[in-house]
Amino acid sequence: MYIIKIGGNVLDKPERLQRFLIDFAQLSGLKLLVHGGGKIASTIGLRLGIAPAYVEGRRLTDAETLQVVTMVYGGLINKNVVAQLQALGCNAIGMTGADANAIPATKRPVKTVDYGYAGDIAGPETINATAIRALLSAGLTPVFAPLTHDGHGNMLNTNADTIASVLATALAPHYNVQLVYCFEKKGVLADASDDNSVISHIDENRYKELKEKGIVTDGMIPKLDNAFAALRQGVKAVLIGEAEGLASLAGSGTFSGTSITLSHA
Ligand SMILES: Nc1ncnc2c1ncn2[C@@H]1O[C@H](COP(=O)(O)OP(=O)(O)O)[C@@H](O)[C@H]1O
Ligand SMILES: CC(=O)N[C@@H](CCC(=O)OP(=O)(O)O)C(=O)O
Repeated sequence: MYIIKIGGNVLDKPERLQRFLIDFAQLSGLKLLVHGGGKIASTIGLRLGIAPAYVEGRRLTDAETLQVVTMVYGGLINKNVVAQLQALGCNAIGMTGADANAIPATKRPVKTVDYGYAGDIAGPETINATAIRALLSAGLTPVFAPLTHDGHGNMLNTNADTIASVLATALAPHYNVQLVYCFEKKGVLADASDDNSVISHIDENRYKELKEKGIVTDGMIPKLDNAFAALRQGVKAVLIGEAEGLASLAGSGTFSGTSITLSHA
């Protein structure tokens, strides 16, 4: 089955998003979508007078920001994506981690940084894989917002790349899982200023080197950490590439972005 993650720099561009959803709807077999939307949450937060703040790519989620992300991820983005998929003949069902207790989490403990209402997922064993499998068996396509819950009545904000990785890992014992991170670039680039410098394959040694040389930075670091975590725990394949690449995956089964493996094949 496919677990596809779509990033915030595509979600805020209606034409690119529509194209991506058309291709996603055409993927055959079981599939699940995880969406981000950090950029839209920041824009809407600013309109409400709430400035975004990040430490190492993770949003500081105070009580007001939690209200914004719950509305934006769980409402605006999730429901519009579901409605668009319905229009494309894909029977999607919108989910957060609270729905069906799909993704329980705990509020990140305060160490040097207080991330506020950021949710940490203990591990794939805490995911309600039974409920997700029931949805898939019923012919539904789950669409997950990047929200979890603490079991005490509070929603929590969790990075969408992490949610995709943990869901892929939790479902790996049951399906042949391929995890695909779709974003606005053609893949992991050797030169940030050259869109065509896609690195076709990255294993753990190459990743270390790319990080040391400062070629892989910012949001790409947690994305790759999540990719390797998934592979170490039974996910069959992880791909990173542009949203438009899903067309060839749906058609010929090929993908032109970056393929991630644990050791050199
Ligand atoms: N070597 C690299 N190749 C491609 N993108 C990179 C690289 N290093 C850093 N990045 C940054 O990582 C970002 C993707 O991470 P992130 O913003 O978390 O993605 P998403 O939109 O999927 O959540 C890109 O927009 C880019 O700015
Ligand atoms: C805790 C945390 O940082 N959560 C993320 C969730 C959204 C997300 O991951 O969106 P993208 O995939 O578009 O970056 C945030 O609020 O930005």
